[in-house]
Amino acid sequence: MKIFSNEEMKNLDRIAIEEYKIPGIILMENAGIAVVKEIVKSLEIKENKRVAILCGLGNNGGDGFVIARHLISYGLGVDTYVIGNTSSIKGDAKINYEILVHLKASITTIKDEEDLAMLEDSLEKCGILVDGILGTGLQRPIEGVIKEVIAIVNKSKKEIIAIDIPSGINGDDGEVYGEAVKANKTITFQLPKIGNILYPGSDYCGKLLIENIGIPKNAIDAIEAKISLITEKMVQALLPKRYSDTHKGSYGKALIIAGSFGMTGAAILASKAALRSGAGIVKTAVPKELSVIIENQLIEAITVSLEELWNQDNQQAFRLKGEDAIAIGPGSGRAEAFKKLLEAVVEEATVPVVIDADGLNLLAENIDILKSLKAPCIITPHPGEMARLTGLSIDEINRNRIDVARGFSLKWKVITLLKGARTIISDEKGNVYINSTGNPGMATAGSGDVLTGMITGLLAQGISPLEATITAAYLHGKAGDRTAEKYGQYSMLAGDILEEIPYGIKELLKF
Ligand SMILES: NC(=O)C1=CN([C@@H]2O[C@H](COP(=O)(O)OP(=O)(O)OC[C@H]3O[C@@H](n4cnc5c(N)ncnc54)[C@H](O)[C@@H]3O)[C@@H](O)[C@H]2O)[C@@H](O)CC1
Ligand SMILES: [K+]
Repeated sequence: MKIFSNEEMKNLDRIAIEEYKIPGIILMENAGIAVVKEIVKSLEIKENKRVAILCGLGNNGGDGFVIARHLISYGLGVDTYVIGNTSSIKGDAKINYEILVHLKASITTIKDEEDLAMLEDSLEKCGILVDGILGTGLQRPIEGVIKEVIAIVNKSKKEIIAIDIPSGINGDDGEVYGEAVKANKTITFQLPKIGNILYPGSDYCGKLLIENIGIPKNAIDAIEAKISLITEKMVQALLPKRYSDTHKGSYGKALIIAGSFGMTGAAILASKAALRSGAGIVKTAVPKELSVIIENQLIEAITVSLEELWNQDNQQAFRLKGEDAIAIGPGSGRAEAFKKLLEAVVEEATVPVVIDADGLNLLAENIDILKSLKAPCIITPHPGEMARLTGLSIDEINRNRIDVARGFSLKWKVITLLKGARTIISDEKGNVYINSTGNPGMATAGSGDVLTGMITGLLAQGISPLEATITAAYLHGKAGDRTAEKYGQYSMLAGDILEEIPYGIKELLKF
């Protein structure tokens, strides 16, 4: 599903209005009705059925006026508050405002301290507060009276329903602009905005609902959005199919080069995850002295020693035999010999390569090696690893996650999967995919090794590198969400996530 910036959304509205001749007021009516449906649902179980609607002077406020009119027509008690000077209301919002005036609806303007004190008292009398102060038109940090209104709303302890996006959240990046409404539910129109999806905006939205307001699909298709949300439907379509007349070779051979003394678990987790994701054969390459431990724990994979795979005195002896995908780095350590092996893999591999963990740390020491890639490459850094790869600070990365992932992909022609709350995936052309699954419980040792194994297992089955990365990110998060349900976010382990992969996949295949 596409995700839009404020500008793209404005453009979409313009196309709907100018090219498809759908009057803006119809879109506003549909938007209002979509929110009314949710308010009515919420009111069913509430004793206090009075609704307060807080409106700004733009079209977000206009939606609020539509909502007020419909609720009044249901015979409900509605108080509408306009923040600012009503003479500044224009266009469709003005038409809807004037209808309310003619209806003799309860409308109060909020302009100064005195009004604010009154507002605080009045909101006490309502069961639901509706936030129509600002939407995608947010242009500058919130201050003054609006800031105080938002503080009152957030303090109210009432159910808060936001129109389109909580006021104060920037639709372009999910950042709080000075102050923002903390909603329980947000109804966004037609397509999510970036700010509805990225954190902290996503938290401020509460439950997010995406409602159609009658913008034609052709109008949406006309906008070449560069950002998409990874949805269940998308992943269902991408999962490799299994056919009756097949054998293990049909599902590919994954090579996992991972583990070192003290970090054998990484190799085991990644290898098992590749198998659990459907790879036909998994070969795990570890330092020779670890092979007994690995074989004890990993009975379905084939173990090879690093020495067998690659002889550092004779680089020509680097042997890849019919692998369909390679992962390198989980728990590998940073020994010089391993760095050479990494470089050999990057230079010589002709099948997709996933580089993770220590592989990335070593890559950071000689990043130019990426220029010699022959095969598609996927890197899976967390912000700390990304900082080493780019020289940016972790803070800079976290504030610009989309731009950083996209910038790296465009520069080095690799697929970048940047971990964090809402994993970001960018392809080599700068198309960005945001993952919607996962939870903070997944920030636990070994969780990344599982993801790497999943990507590699899916790659081995022959889906494209981008498809494998998208599918793995979604399924990894889904397994993590199932694990959190079972064990709670505090206690869940990477091994538990691994065990939930099959059920996540089964759940997806049911539909
Ligand atoms: N045809 C359309 O454009 C539609 C728009 N819709 C609604 O309209 C919203 C967008 O409307 P607008 O573009 O009018 O914008 P908003 O209603 O979000 O903002 C209104 C005005 O507030 C001012 N403003 C910006 N930042 C401010 C700040 N920090 N403090 C005080 N004032 C500030 C700006 O001058 C802006 O034009 C959407 O979020 C959605 O709710 C829906 O009605 C559907 C149709
Ligand atoms: K809003």
